[in-house]
Amino acid sequence: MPTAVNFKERICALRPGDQVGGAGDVDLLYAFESDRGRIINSAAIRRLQQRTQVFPLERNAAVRSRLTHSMEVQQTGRFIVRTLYAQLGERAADYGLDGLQGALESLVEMTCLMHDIGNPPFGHFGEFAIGEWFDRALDGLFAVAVGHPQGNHELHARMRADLRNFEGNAQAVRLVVSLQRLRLTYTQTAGLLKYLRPAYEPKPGKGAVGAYLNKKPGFYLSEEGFVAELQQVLGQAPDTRHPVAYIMEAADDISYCLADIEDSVEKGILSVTELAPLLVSTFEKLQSPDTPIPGSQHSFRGLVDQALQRYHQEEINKAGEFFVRLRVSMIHPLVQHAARQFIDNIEAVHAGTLDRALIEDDSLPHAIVQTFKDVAMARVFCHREVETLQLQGHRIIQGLLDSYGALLRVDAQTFVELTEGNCRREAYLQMLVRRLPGQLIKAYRQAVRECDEAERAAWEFYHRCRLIQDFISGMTDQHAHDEYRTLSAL
Ligand SMILES: Nc1nc(=O)c2ncn([C@H]3C[C@H](O)[C@@H](CO)O3)c2[nH]1
Ligand SMILES: O=P(O)(O)OP(=O)(O)OP(=O)(O)O
Ligand SMILES: [Mg+2]
Repeated sequence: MPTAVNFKERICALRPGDQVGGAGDVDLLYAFESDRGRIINSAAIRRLQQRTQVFPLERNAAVRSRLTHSMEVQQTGRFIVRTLYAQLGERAADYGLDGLQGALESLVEMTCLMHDIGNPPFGHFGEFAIGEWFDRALDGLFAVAVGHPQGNHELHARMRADLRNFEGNAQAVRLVVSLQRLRLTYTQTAGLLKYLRPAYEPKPGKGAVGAYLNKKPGFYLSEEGFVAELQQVLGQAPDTRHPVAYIMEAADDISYCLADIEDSVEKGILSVTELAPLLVSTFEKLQSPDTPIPGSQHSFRGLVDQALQRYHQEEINKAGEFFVRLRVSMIHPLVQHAARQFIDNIEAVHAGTLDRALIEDDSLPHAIVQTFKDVAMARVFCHREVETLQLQGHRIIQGLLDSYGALLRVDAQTFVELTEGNCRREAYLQMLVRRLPGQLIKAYRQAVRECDEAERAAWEFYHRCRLIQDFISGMTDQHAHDEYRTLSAL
């Protein structure tokens, strides 16, 4: 049965700078293969290997970093696409999905691999620490740098709000588009736009239309023009998501919930024998643990019991065997559920208006994911060792901003001299500026060159603040830690 849904409209090979209808518009797989090369070879991906997933500054490489987590999300994303096609069968053509499996797999895989590249050192805590510092310091700094009574007050208010809302997903878009300048196809970049509002807009109230899709900032003022261009090229209405983003989100949810718990066991925070009954009792608060799970031969209790049996039978890698069993029996029903939700809501997913995650309903699969998240929240994130590390991460980020924030107190002319490396009267600041990556300074210069002349002072200061946020958020945990110690003479 033909429908109005045609996914071919949402997937094209065009890149920024290509002529519409030109060579770039031809071979999808070739274009997406090129995207893969650009992404996998980027420094931003490599930096994920030393960033926090759950445990900051972790030395045990068996515990997940952002990079190993992202590789797992990539695999889950690919599995969802394959399952989606298996479930659709001949119906793929009804939605214009025929002939697109390879392209969709590649798009989803690379979106998953990139999904956390904007996350700062120390995870959510790092994000929080950057926001907090700017929230405290920005108004004063802005007033000194820009505070003339004329000028576009609305724009200035937007800039300040934008800079107060540092957010990993918005930073990911900025990295790809403005900093690493990967020049990915519009379609590949579109999957990264997980949330839809600019960072300067307030969070909508609960129950408002699009409350979920606008839960967090999705992009910054600095990339606003690019986002509008992307939506126009892909025929996406403003305030809508690309379908690939829904799959990435589901793959992330499925992957991290079990992985966080496995890592906690690896670190000795939880034992398997303590965990198994805790999982069942936590699940019981959401759903009956004895109801059979669709797509599985087991109930939740059965699934956990079976994994525990393996644990007792195994002599050497006991916890490893427990988690292998649990993962194998969980992943199939969860992935099938994500694919089924995609199909059951295909019109809203295609339009990008589905205002929830694919795996977020009152189903048993959702209860499974939620159970693992609840156990992590109750037993892991608040563990003393984890909190100690988070407190240290917070101090490190704030300390680095205290040091580098001094660069926001000089006038524009002095800052330009500093970036040129010959400001002798500000010897201390000059040494700090020499430590900033040249690539970030170039991106700052270009942004200032291209800004609106009438609001030059405000834009210069905005981009200088962005530069500082880019620098700090682009560090690895280890680099931030070392740099903080160095500057504190510790
Ligand atoms: N250490 C730590 N403290 C938290 O409060 C916290 N909240 C979430 N997370 C982890 C879970 C997912 O892997 C990932 C995405 O939610 O981040 C946390 N990690
Ligand atoms: O993994 P993170 O830290 O990005 O956390 P998340 O739960 O995926 O949240 P978000 O919706 O901010 O990507
Ligand atoms: Mg995320």
